[in-house]
Amino acid sequence: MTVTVARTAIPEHGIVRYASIGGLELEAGGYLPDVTLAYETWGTLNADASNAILIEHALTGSTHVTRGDTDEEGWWEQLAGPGAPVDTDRFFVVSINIVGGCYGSTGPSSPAPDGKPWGSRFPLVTLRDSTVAEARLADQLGIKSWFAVLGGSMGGARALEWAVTYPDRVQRCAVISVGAASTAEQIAFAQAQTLAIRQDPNFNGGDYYGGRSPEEGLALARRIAHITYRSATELEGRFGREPQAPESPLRGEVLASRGRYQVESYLDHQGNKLVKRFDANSYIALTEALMSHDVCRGRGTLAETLAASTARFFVAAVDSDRLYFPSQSHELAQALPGDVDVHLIRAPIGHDGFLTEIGQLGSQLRSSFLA
Ligand SMILES: CC(=O)SCCNC(=O)CCNC(=O)[C@H](O)C(C)(C)COP(=O)(O)OP(=O)(O)OC[C@H]1O[C@@H](n2cnc3c(N)ncnc32)[C@H](O)[C@@H]1OP(=O)(O)O
Ligand SMILES: N[C@@H](CCO)C(=O)O
Repeated sequence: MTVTVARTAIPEHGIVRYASIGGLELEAGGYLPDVTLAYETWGTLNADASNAILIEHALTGSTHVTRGDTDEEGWWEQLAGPGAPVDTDRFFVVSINIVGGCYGSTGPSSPAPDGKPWGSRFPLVTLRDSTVAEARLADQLGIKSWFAVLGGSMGGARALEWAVTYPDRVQRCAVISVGAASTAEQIAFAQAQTLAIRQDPNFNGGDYYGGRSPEEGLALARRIAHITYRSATELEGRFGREPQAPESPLRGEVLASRGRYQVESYLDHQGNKLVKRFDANSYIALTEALMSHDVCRGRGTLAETLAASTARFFVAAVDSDRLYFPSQSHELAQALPGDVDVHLIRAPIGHDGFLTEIGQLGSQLRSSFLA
């Protein structure tokens, strides 16, 4: 479905809408015809379209940043909304499901031109490709230049790509909990996750739709990922060596009947929870899109690359993040033109602090970035 409405006819707040943005020639050589982007909006676009903010979701996020007409809580609920730091009484807020995802945009589970799911045929879509797709949606919405683009983790990588790919379309850019490129270690963790899915007997090379899904593999991928999202200190303080009562990790006649430690049960829960809301092929597609993250690719040094952007930057990191180290945010900030500080989110839990410490993040954004 093509969005053909005039700007003034965007009345819904918090309802998923769909835009057809045409075919996409992809960086890696593939082609996606007739791409759909799912998006939500909150607030009202002003007459000169100067109050638009794009919020980019992370790996398994959706367009649902905050409540709108629906009662369903969003993943950055306290950050965006009426009177919130991203004030929807002032700003027109847009969130777009990334290409390859499973929250409404074209992804591996979407029908290919032959009517069957893309499955194993889905191409590599880099974060840069997604930015190009999103710029077409911005055109359709009548947004020439974003007041701000912001996101955390993969959302931060998407925001950074926007600021560099379209320097004249991004006035402010918030890059939270991510560096300028995925590091070797981040790629290594990602490969273990994608292999967990690919080695599930139900994966069938990616063509499992209509049959059994590779749920075990996806749950294992999430367990691996979730360990990296939380700090050792948090896991130790929260679970220690406690058993998941009434199970006992030191009882069981054979290894297979051993009871679990609490932390194992916790990771099982995180894995099983994701399986209920996410498609395994999308998990691979987005994980590999994040592996592709390198804002400098084909552009020169980091300083040369960032010099192309005229945006005002906000860089933040969680002090205990062991996946996207604060040092990577410092490296990014130091390469930016001008004096850019790194706002440290103080949280013991690790990477996921960008989702849980909304109070700190919100006040930093409000005072120094969105004022
Ligand atoms: C920016 C984005 O787009 S990301 C999109 C949103 N992200 C997600 O939803 C990712 C999945 N969720 C998470 O990663 C986390 O829930 C966060 C980061 C959102 C919130 O973190 P926290 O509030 O610290 O939640 P936490 O990680 O402790 O998980 C709590 C869950 O673990 C369960 N749990 C805790 N201990 C145990 C245990 N011993 N055994 C089993 N389950 C347990 C709780 O019952 C709770 O279950 P529920 O989520 O089904 O209610
Ligand atoms: N917890 C986040 C990933 C960490 O950036 C998500 O599920 O999207």
